[in-house]
Amino acid sequence: MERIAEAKLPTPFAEFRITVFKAPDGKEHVVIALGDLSGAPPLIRVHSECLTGDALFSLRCDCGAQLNIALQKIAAEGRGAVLYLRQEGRGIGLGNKIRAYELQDLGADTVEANHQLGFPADAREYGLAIELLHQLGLCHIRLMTNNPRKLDALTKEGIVIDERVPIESGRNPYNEKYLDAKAAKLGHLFESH
Ligand SMILES: Nc1nc2c(ncn2[C@@H]2O[C@H](COP(=O)(O)OP(=O)(O)OP(=O)(O)O)[C@@H](O)[C@H]2O)c(=O)[nH]1
Ligand SMILES: [Zn+2]
Repeated sequence: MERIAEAKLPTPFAEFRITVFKAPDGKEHVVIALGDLSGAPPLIRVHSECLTGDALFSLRCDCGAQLNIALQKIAAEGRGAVLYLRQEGRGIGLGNKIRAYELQDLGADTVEANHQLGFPADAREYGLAIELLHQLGLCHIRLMTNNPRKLDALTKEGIVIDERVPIESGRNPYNEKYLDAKAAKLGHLFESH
């Protein structure tokens, strides 16, 4: 992963630093960080790109709300980072995610739709996150997630998760079924449900 550039990123929450890294396949991944990350394990969010949820206000998922909360929590602590991985659509890409949405409009759930398109339920690769954490010099973190596969993937590669910080937000009538399918089929840990 090649470090390309770093600059200030003022937001409504805090003035972050944005750093861009380029992977060998040419994809550009992003770290949005605040404060000094050395010392006590910082709050970290490993976030997968969701153009529709993160930027276009979609209510089909909870990504935008989660990103918002993650940045707010980091701002409140004065330190931490979001690793923004360009793995749109759980790794299948934007066009395929919208194909999966078409199938969901016809009655499939999020996992069935991926399978009908010939993809695994989750095609993401967390090697990218591991590499970014190494580049940031982090092996002890407090991870904001509800996803046990993400916890396992990082732990297996030697990252110590000192605390899992649940990140529950954004449930609405449009994403109820989606969130229920994530809990039932992908093992997401929703405590309030
Ligand atoms: N293929 C597919 N991808 C989706 C769908 N809805 C959201 N996504 C993608 O799923 C990714 C987010 O994954 P989630 O499962 O919501 O969350 P997570 O990162 O695994 O877990 P948390 O850390 O708990 O948020 C983003 O890349 C979204 O673009 C869908 O119906 N189909
Ligand atoms: Zn989303």
